[in-house]
Amino acid sequence: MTLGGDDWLLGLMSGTSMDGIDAALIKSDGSRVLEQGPRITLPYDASQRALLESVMGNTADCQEVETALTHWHHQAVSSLLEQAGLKASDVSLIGFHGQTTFHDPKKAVTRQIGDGALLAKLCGIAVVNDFRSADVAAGGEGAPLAPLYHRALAKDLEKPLMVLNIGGVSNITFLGQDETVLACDTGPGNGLLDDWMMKHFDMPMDEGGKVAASGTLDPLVLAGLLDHGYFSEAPPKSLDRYDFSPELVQALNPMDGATTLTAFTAAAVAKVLPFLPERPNRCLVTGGGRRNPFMMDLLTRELDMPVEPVEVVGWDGDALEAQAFAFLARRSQLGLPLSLPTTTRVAAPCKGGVLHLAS
Ligand SMILES: Nc1ncnc2c1ncn2[C@@H]1O[C@H](COP(=O)(O)OP(=O)(O)OP(=O)(O)O)[C@@H](O)[C@H]1O
Ligand SMILES: CC(=O)N[C@H]1[C@@H]2OC[C@@H](O2)[C@@H](O)[C@@H]1O[C@H](C)C(=O)O
Repeated sequence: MTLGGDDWLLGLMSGTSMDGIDAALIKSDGSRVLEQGPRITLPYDASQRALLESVMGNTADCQEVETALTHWHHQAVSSLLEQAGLKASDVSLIGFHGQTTFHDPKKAVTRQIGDGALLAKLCGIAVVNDFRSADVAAGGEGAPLAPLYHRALAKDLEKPLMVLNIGGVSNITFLGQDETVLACDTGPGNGLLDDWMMKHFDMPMDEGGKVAASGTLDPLVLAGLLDHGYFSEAPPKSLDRYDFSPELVQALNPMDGATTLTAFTAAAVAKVLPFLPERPNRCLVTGGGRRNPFMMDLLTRELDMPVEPVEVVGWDGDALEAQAFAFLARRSQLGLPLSLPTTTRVAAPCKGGVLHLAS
């Protein structure tokens, strides 16, 4: 295993949207991002998604699902290596996030399923997994963990800026002119909206934000949704995908519900602005939500700053989270911290991850 940064690292992310597995290759010495390589997404079909949904909110043993999930990740690794024209021996480390099934840092519990030892054996590549437990055990939120990767990527960009990830849940990283890194989950991402779309339109998402764009915002319902204690808590703070309930939206018609839920995501991001040490000069958006122009317009209005997809600075918004866990795997291997007091509220910079050798 080399540590120099000229070797490939492979990151795997199965996010809270449960739309599939993102797999991406990078080269990194644990501080800098030296190269961004190919990436793929292996979408989940309805039965895979249903299997994952069956263990959501669960802390009990679910070995069958965990084993299945690990085999799907092996498929993602094989497909990515094939596409990249690489062999297993070309990759020194896999960062395997797994699937979060439960997250309640206040009770010091976070759970990502995924069998690291099995994946290492199947792939013939060393694997780091269980990235969040050490932080939670040390009193941190265990999330978000992408901020140190955002900092590395944005090394040469003008600050202050804000990186916003809109996945199932939304999270931001604020990067200040004085090297400050402040992070938190802001509120829902696409999760509530995806569930609404499935319930009312039998569609997995509001593609292009078309449905939401054709409805009418209900300001009273939006105000009710925003009347939640989470928004008055200072960062760092984190969420479980199911911490917000769509209860208040139920009375709305399907189109107005989609509009109001999209507005909720955007307005929730704006609620973090008063807690930032300075006003960011731009917001770079990663994750699936950046493909929703209606959501991007609402964000621009709410944040009152340029809101652009991360592609404008040459990053890949479909690969970023998977890349982050490749980067964090390298940091874990080097014994570098994965989180800081300002990213997860942990008392001191915290190392993490568990290494599984290939043999
Ligand atoms: N073309 C599109 N139009 C609208 N929404 C989209 C589009 N493409 C993706 N999305 C939204 O993005 C979601 C997937 O986002 P992403 O892959 O970033 O989530 P994730 O990695 O599961 O989440 P998390 O960051 O919470 O771990 C989809 O479920 C959908 O709601
Ligand atoms: C517990 C957990 O899995 N949290 C995820 C989730 O998805 C988005 C947001 O909530 C973020 O806190 C985190 O993922 C990203 C990759 C992170 O750790 O930075």
